[in-house]
Order: sequence, then C-alpha cells, then structure tokens
Amino acid sequence: MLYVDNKGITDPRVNLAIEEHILKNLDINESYLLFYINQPSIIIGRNQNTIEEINTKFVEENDIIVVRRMSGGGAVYHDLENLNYSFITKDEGNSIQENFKKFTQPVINALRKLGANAQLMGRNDIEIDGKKVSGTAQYATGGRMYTHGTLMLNVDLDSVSKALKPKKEKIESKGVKSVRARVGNIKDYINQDMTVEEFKQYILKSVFEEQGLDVQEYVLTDEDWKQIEEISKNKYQTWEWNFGKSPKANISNSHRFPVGTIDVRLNVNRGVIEDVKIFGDFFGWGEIADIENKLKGVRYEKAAIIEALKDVNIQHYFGNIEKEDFIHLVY
Ligand SMILES: Nc1ncnc2c1ncn2[C@@H]1O[C@H](COP(=O)(O)OC(=O)CCCC[C@@H]2CCSS2)[C@@H](O)[C@H]1O
Repeated sequence: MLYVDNKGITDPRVNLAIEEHILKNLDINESYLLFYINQPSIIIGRNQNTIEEINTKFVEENDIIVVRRMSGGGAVYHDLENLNYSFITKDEGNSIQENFKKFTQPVINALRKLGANAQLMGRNDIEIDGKKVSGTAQYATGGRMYTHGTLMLNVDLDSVSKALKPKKEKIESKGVKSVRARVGNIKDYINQDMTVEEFKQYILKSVFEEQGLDVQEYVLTDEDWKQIEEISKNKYQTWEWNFGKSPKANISNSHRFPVGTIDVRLNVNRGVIEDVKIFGDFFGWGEIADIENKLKGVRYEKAAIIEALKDVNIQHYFGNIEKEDFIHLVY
C-alpha cells in the first residue's frame, strides 16, 4: 500500500480528480491510500438530482462548492474539519457491503484507539454513540475500485443541516427528526484535542501499522498533475457533470428501499417511453444510463418493459432490490 499526498489542496473539484486519476491511471496492481480535506462544499452522489439535494440560497450566500462524485449514496457536506480518506485498490468482486466492512475497519480501529466507541451501522455509516460521524461510498470500474469515506472531526453542524435538504422519507427512515440530530463530531468522543492535520497523521500511521507496514509514499509526478488537471477541468468543473439536465417528466415514481431511494422519471408520448431519468442515493456500481437506454423507445406497457429489462441484473445497478420492485416503479 502506498500513501498519496494531495499537497494540501482543498478544492473538491481537484481532489476528486486526483482520486479518479489514481483509480484509472496508476499501477493496477498497487493499493493506494489518499486523504483530502475540502473547503466548504457539497459532494453529491453519483445518481442524485443535484438541485433537489441542496439549499440553493444557502449554497450561494456561503460560496459552497457543489460537485458530483462517482460513487453512489447521498449528498454530504464538507468543510476544512472534515477529513476524507480513500482506499484505491483492486476490485476483488466482493459485494459493496463486504467492501464497506473491510475498508471502514482500519478507520474504526483507529477511532477506537482514540477512545471513541465507533461502529459500522446501517447501510454505510460509522456511528459513535448513535451519531453518524462518517459516511462511506464506493465506485468500481475496470477491475479497480475506491472505497472512500468522510470523517467529521469538527464540522460546522449547522451548516451541514442548512446546506442539505434530504428527502423527507430519507429522514423518516433513519428514525430521527433532522440531519442536525443525526450527525456528530468525532472530537466530542475522543480523549485528546487534535487538529485535522494531526488527526490525518494519526489515521495514516494507524492504518499502515495495523498491516505491519512502514508508511511508503507515491509522489505524484508532473505528468500525473497534468492528467489530474484535465480530469478536473473536463469533468468536475463542468455544470453538465455537477448539475446536468433533469428532463421535465410526465410520470414520476419514487420509493425508498433499504438500499436507498429510487426515483424514476419518464416522458411518455403516444404510449412510448421517449425519455427516462433515474435518480437516487442507492449503492450500485453499474452505469444507470445503461438501464435508461434500455427503456428508451419501449412501449409503455408492462410486458414490453419486462422484456426490455430481461437480461438486466438489477442488483448490479441498485444493490439489493427485486427486479419486480423496480419494474413496479417504472410501470
Ligand atoms: N460530512 C459528512 N459525513 C457524514 N455524514 C454526513 C456528512 N454530511 C452530511 N451527512 C449526513 O449523511 C447523510 C447522507 O448519507 P448517505 O448515507 O446517503 O450518504 C453518504 O454518507 C455518502 C458518503 C460519501 C463519502 C464520500 C467520501 C469522499 S467524497 S464524499 C446526510 O443527509 C447527512 O445526514
């Protein structure tokens, strides 16, 4: 495993590009550990409808950067006291749940050594005494993957709840009243004061030590930085990627499953599906556009929809749901 230093960059549009570059362009047989801290920003899940997740007024007034990531799940708020870690590794074909368990464990162990009673809970949370202090997500492509997570050391919790507006059903399914009531800061549960930089060094050392390794570093080259700049410019700095277009739908069905919300919007014209957009905060690794494309041009009737999806492995896209349940959302 090699540690990658991001040179203290706090622009999420660059940090996500560094992560993507390591995933796609560095040594396929190596594992990497990257950390990054972002200036106030909202990091939107891969399949979410950005505009519905954010409080636009608050975001504009406070110069909060909004950027979409490649991994699934919901929107999170970052500031300079939220540390993000990312394990970039081979994809061994394990389920997302197994990967979440595997890659949160070293982090949980580090938190426990600091005196916090941290545990993996729910779909993808690390909780301490009932408060979510970390969210995990994953993205896989071409035999490689990253599993990354937030660590709320001392985040401004008021801003978290003012910046985000998760759907009502999501909040209700968590059994708590608000985002504010649900999240907590690690600093309130550990037995020493730490700056975010000290916290990062601690986690870094702890992860390597646990594997019996000395910290070894991969230093990003000029060529790496050139490619990172390209990814950042062509993707994470574009309106198309971060917000994109949401077609006006005439049919719209949404349901919250244990794996997350799936929200299907259709344009049906003269009995034919002309356009489809699927939104949500579910965890899958398939390209949702594949399913959308399979549905386009299909007659809007149950048999035709079943036929169009007959070769699709629905769990690959949404996690653990039944195909029937998805079809029920479309029709
Ligand atoms: N920074 C942060 N950390 C943990 N939880 C948060 C945070 N901000 C908001 N929340 C809470 O989590 C839910 C969303 O939970 P949900 O489970 O839907 O999504 C996630 O956890 C995604 C984690 C993505 C991690 C990436 C790592 C590097 S870049 S971002 C939100 O509505 C708030 O209640």
